[in-house]
Amino acid sequence: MEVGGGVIETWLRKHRLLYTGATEHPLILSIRDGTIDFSSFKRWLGQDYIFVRAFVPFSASVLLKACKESDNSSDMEVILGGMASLNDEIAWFKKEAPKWGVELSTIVPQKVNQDYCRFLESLMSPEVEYTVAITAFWVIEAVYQEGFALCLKDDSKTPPELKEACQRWGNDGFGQYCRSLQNIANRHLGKAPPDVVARAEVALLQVLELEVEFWNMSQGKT
Ligand SMILES: Cc1ncc(CN)c(N)n1
Repeated sequence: MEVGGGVIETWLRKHRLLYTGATEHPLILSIRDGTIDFSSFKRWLGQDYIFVRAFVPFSASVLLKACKESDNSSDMEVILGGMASLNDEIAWFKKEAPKWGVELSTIVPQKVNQDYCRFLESLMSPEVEYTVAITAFWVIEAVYQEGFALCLKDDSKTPPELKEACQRWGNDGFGQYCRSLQNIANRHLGKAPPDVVARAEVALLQVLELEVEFWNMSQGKT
């Protein structure tokens, strides 16, 4: 099924406010408007490096679930492609941090980041169904894609030194990857029993709340 009339689109309509709270967070809007306080960007950079490192084993667990539970072998290829770009992401953080005077080896994860990483760990349990895990995986990637894509629009005033960061998640290729993940999640949600669908919706909401808190934390507001 193509992205369009699936369970995810229903949820995006139902939870629109929370979704846009994550994708159009004031920190993202301040990048787009060119009014960002660079100390927020630096805080985000250090904390997100830690998050991305925790996201790698979670991605591996989603890949493992896809291999065991999916009826479609292309799921594995899409997730594997995402893992390859995580490798580039880690290299990018390591290259970017010294430009901003951020020493990655000394970064201490803040509470929100710890909570988020613990949440990812909870989803890695073999008891968590693939449908639930792939839904969470999709939304984690999608909120970054949508948010950073906003900062690349023609009328945006994104500072030149932040363009590369926005390009990393806001580019069209990453957008296509997110749509592929959305299609996979929709396909599995469409045939999952109601209790699994309900758990996937809860996971989606937890991700959105954590994403908003992650941006707040980056602004020094938690
Ligand atoms: C907090 C957060 N959420 C999502 C992404 C995109 N992988 C990220 N790097 N960091």
